[in-house]
Amino acid sequence: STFYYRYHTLEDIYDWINRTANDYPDKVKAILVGSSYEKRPLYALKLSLNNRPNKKAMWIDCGIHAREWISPAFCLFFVHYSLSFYNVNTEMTQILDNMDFYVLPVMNPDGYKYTWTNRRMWRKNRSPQKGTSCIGVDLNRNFDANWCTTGASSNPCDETYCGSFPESEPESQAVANFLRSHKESIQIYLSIHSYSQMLIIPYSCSMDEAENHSELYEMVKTAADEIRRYYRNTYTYGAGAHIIYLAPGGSDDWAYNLGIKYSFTFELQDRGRYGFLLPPSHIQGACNEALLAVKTIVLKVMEKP
Ligand SMILES: Nc1ncc(C[C@H](C[SeH])C(=O)O)cc1Cl
Ligand SMILES: [Zn+2]
Ligand SMILES: [Zn+2]
Ligand SMILES: [Zn+2]
Ligand SMILES: [Zn+2]
Repeated sequence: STFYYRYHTLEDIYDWINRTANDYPDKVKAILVGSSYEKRPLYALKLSLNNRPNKKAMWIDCGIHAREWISPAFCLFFVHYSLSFYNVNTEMTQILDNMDFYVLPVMNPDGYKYTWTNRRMWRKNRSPQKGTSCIGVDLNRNFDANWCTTGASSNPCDETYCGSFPESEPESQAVANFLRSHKESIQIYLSIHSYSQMLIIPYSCSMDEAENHSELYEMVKTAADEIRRYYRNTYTYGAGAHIIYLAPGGSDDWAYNLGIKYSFTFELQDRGRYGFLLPPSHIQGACNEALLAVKTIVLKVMEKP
């Protein structure tokens, strides 16, 4: 249906979450992982398409940055694709027989709403800060990974404001709490952003090399090669501090240090022509490219002894 090739309001996404959980009661469960500053629910959908016990799991969060609309669009697309192509597409069936998925479509609902009603280019959450009229924390600088060092700002008026302390925000705290309490089963972490077409591995918070760097590098290289092969599109890949910028407090670095050794951030389309304002006509291509990268990486993780 064309539903997945349009951007949706926050209300429509909440309706979609409830409808999807209701339509697939034995495969999909809506989990309330927390709430936003303005008390909106943070729902993650748990996809479990094969009731084999003790399956490993992958976490995918979308919409941490409000203006990156292609991100929630991908989470909706991914859930729809998984449910539609299970027992149809061989790779997807293999993956879903082995792996549960936790998909958080809108990690920053207050910010996302704000981009529809007030400022399209808003990035942060919407929590007020003491001693200033400036609003919002960059949730991807609020995690406890070299928190608020070079690459983040301690000025609440800046776009990369790190917050008053690590996990100071209800949204980042909710995700960190969920990952802490499910770290035994969650084997892969993925955070979806835009734009610049990059497949990012740890670390972004330091110039240090991740302990399994070569394994992670091989995964994102292969994924980028596949995207080039099937879609003729170019994604760059590598450690965040090397290919994008040194920046602390990111969710992927934090998840990696928690012990989720397969941790990634994707920056989806495009490379700047439309940027955050990617037209709806580009949603399908962007989602197909991201899906191919997810499948490539998950199949490689599943091959590991
Ligand atoms: N650990 C990280 N991983 C990815 C990024 C890039 C995103 C791209 Se919008 C950001 O700047 O928050 C930033 C950090 Cl701090
Ligand atoms: Zn809609
Ligand atoms: Zn649980
Ligand atoms: Zn982002
Ligand atoms: Zn970005």
